[in-house]
Amino acid sequence: MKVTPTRLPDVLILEPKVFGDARGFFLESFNQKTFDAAVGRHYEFVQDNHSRSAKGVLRGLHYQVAQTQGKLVRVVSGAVYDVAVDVRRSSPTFGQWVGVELTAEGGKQLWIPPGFAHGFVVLSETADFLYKTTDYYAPQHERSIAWNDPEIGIEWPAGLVPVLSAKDSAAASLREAEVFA
Ligand SMILES: Cc1cn([C@H]2C[C@H](O)[C@@H](COP(=O)(O)OP(=O)(O)O[C@H]3O[C@@H](C)C(=O)[C@@H](O)[C@H]3O)O2)c(=O)[nH]c1=O
Repeated sequence: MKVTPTRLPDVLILEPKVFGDARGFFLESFNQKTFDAAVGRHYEFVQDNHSRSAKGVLRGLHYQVAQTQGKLVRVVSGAVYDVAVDVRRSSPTFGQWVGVELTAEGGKQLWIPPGFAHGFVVLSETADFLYKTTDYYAPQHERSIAWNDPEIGIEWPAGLVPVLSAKDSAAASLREAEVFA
């Protein structure tokens, strides 16, 4: 597996080895040992999620303040622009973001450790988005930060008019939000 650092030290791009042949391809979408070696410690994953969204749908920026979730995300149909934001106040990269295009063909995965807010926008007609989480969904602990908070300044794809959930339309700014110490 190829491991590529991003400008946020703990956020990593992981690319499993693809074995192509006359039948198609094979890849290990998750291997605990390989993953642990890539991120340098052991994480237990307890939930697998799958969402499908139409073009322009933007989900995020989400995180849980307790039962914090690390997320290993990938796309199995279509394309998204995926973003992680460091929401650990004591971190030297607090409030900074990184964005990576994830496509079904490209096979890139993004590892977003606990302590980061996460969101994505769909670039293709539809996209199927799969992710593993290191803790369970806990809506009472979930927080949402506005996708367009000027203080974070995420450079989303040009011309984006996002389709948002009611929850995400009412999201807090980073300044107002409950973040990690
Ligand atoms: C995330 C989640 C949602 N749900 C339910 C609650 C709700 O009725 C419905 C849709 O929930 P949401 O609107 O929160 O779904 P969504 O906006 O897709 O939320 C997700 O966004 C991305 C960016 C993330 O990073 C994820 O962690 C998660 O927060 O699914 C679960 O049952 N389990 C879950 O783990």
